[in-house]
Amino acid sequence: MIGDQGLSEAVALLPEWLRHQHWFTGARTGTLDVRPVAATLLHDAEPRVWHLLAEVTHDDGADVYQVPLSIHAERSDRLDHVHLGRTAEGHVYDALHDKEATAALLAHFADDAPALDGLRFHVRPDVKVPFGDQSLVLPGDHHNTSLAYGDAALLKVFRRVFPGLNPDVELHEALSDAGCTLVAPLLGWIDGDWTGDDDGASPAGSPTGSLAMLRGYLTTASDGWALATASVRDLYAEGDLHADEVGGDFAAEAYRLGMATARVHETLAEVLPTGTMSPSDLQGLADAMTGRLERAVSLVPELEPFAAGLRAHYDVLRTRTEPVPVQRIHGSYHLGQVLRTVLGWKLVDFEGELMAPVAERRAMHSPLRDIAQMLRSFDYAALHLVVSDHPPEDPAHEQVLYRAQEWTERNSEAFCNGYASAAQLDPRGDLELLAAYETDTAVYEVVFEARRRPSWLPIPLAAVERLAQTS
Ligand SMILES: Nc1ncnc2c1ncn2[C@@H]1O[C@H](COP(=O)(O)OP(=O)(O)O)[C@@H](O)[C@H]1O
Ligand SMILES: O=P(O)(O)O[C@H]1O[C@H](CO)[C@@H](O[C@H]2O[C@H](CO)[C@@H](O)[C@H](O)[C@H]2O)[C@H](O)[C@H]1O
Repeated sequence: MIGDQGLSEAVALLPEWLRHQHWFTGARTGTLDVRPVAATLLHDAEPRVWHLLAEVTHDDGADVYQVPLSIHAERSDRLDHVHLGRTAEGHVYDALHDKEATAALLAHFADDAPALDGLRFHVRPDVKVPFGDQSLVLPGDHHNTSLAYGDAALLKVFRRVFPGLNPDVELHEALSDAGCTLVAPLLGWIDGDWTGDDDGASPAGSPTGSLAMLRGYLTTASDGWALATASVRDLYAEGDLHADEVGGDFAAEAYRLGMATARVHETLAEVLPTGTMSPSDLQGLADAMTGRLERAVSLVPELEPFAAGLRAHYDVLRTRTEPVPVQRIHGSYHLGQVLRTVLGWKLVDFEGELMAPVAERRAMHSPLRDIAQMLRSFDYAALHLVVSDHPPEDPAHEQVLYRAQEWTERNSEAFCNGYASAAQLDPRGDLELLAAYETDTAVYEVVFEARRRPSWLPIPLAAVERLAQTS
């Protein structure tokens, strides 16, 4: 199949298109070399639909991406925004935006669908797949492409794929099996095989990995970031009122979010392996955090004046003698990863930190790591308007900054109270470890913002300054 002439011509269009896709995480400048590593014909009539996995070699390395393509004889206006170009066979489109193609994908979840070489579709028991519903791509700059089939199901198609089980599928399955209602139920998933090679740039042999995840659609969902920042906006609009006096107070939501987080952690600890970090593991953690700090300082020199103060938060871990419990956690937890529905908070996206190796993303950690990340997110929600609307030269800067701090403290406290009310553990019971994780997260955020959103860099830099002073 990989040798198909029409497909080869379509693949030649990929390098130029890929470098403009939000979800492409490789180096965008320089040459992109694209080599198909698996190709399956999903639909052999008009349009021809290819399920394609391609290894993309770029200036920073090589990764495998999932890029289904559809080829139409005639140009289609409705697909103009995802037009890759023209070949002798026809017009080539990103098939995930093409309703005819995505219907073909969903159809393969059916029991009686023909088996496909190298692609396996799994449906969980008693699940009704919404065959016949048209798909709509979820808007927004996401790392993957999620297709809503009516309001019944969401198929998250992983764009960058790795050998092995994706932690998003793994944790959704574990939580769904345990009857946890704080996540969207897992309905099914797709996995597949591709060819590696022996040049060391990609895995040798025939890797197998998760390709997509079908989960229940959470209707009525608003994401936590939108809700929290609306609350912050309400507060800043009210000249002299405190956070507990304005209409959009978020503290009750923060409390319930803390409870939901605790319950998910508790279930993960019940159904998946747990362990402890020994004093020597804590040394290793401090070493890893220190290494990340050093790399961050070399990339973002603004960190240098705070490095010693930040390192002190890691060094305390080296003096600890008590073991610390560890378990599977969310791994990349922030307000954009939680949805508020009429039935309460739901957690989404258990993929972990996307740029970390998959083994690291599946490693056990203290649940305090998730908590620290969410506390950083409260700080972001409070500060992002200060950065955009009330810069230091604005006469209102100091006053808004004070109110931002008040909002963060109120909601962080409420979140921790909610967590403690539902768990055996009060996150404030180990302030040293919490501060170490907060510091590690803020350092990560400095690098993230310097690369992706330089105008937001002052947000984590302010945290770094505060943390360096409190060590
Ligand atoms: N089950 C769901 N129902 C409704 N919306 C969802 C659901 N899961 C995720 N979303 C929305 O889709 C967005 C992207 O989902 P996510 O799993 O985070 O994918 P990505 O890794 O591509 O960012 C989320 O931020 C959320 O707004
Ligand atoms: O969405 P991902 O899990 O891939 O996380 C990455 O992008 C996040 C931004 O979308 C980034 O989060 C940072 O900004 C958020 C506001 O946009 C804020 O709520 C988070 O606290 C802050 O870390 C995340 O760091 C990055 O890994």
